[in-house]
Amino acid sequence: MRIDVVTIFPGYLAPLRESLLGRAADAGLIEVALHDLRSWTHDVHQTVDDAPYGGGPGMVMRPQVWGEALDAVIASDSRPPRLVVPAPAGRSFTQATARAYATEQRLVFACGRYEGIDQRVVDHYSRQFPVDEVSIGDYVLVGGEAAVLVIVEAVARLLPGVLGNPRSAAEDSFSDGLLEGPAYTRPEVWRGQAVPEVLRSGNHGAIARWRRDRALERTAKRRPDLLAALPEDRLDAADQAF
Ligand SMILES: Nc1cc(-c2ccc3cc[nH]c3c2)n[nH]1
Repeated sequence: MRIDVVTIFPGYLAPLRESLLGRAADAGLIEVALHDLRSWTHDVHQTVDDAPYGGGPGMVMRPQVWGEALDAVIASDSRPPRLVVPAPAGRSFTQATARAYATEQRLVFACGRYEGIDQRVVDHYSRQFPVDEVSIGDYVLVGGEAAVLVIVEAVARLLPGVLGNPRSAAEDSFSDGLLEGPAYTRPEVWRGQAVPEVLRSGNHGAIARWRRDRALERTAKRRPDLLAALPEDRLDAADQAF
């Protein structure tokens, strides 16, 4: 997968080259290219923003600069892109979105700042490519860069070969529609708290049932919306207690 990120703060995306993603990049599983939006300005001040039509606070990012940047970046690789624009008003980015993005050959991220990017940029590219405005949560950031770090990590970990243990991705929270339950490791007792007996029993059937119960219990308490959204056939008779 090729990932391009256009931003006025390329340094903010440097962590994409570290750890998990660094190994994936070294292994050729992911190709990450960072582009400074200001490279496509033509004035001495490298202006990327202007006052909003209709008035209001803050500034809006200029369509001309974004158009030249995205034209150049998209043309720099033959793989057809999905354009992803983080925005507070975007559709929610979920594990399902991450799974869908993990099947893409190429993702191009447009990181806004200020009050966002002139809407005509999204409208223009939506006529040629899939374009998603996505939100990573119901809170407001100062720009799209942090959201790109979150999205790229959630997507990259699903790519074959990126995670050391592929079963992790299959069994983590949200993968089966439930939150994952509590996890324990040695020592058996820590500050007077013992590991639940069943986990040391060696009875794999009982362990699976206990883990499912803890996941259902936690989901019912913390995210009843996820439980309500589960398809009927995903809950068996033993699950009905939640
Ligand atoms: N989920 C979420 C996205 C954002 C976001 C995304 C892009 C920009 C550009 C300027 N402010 C931004 C905020 N905040 N919260």
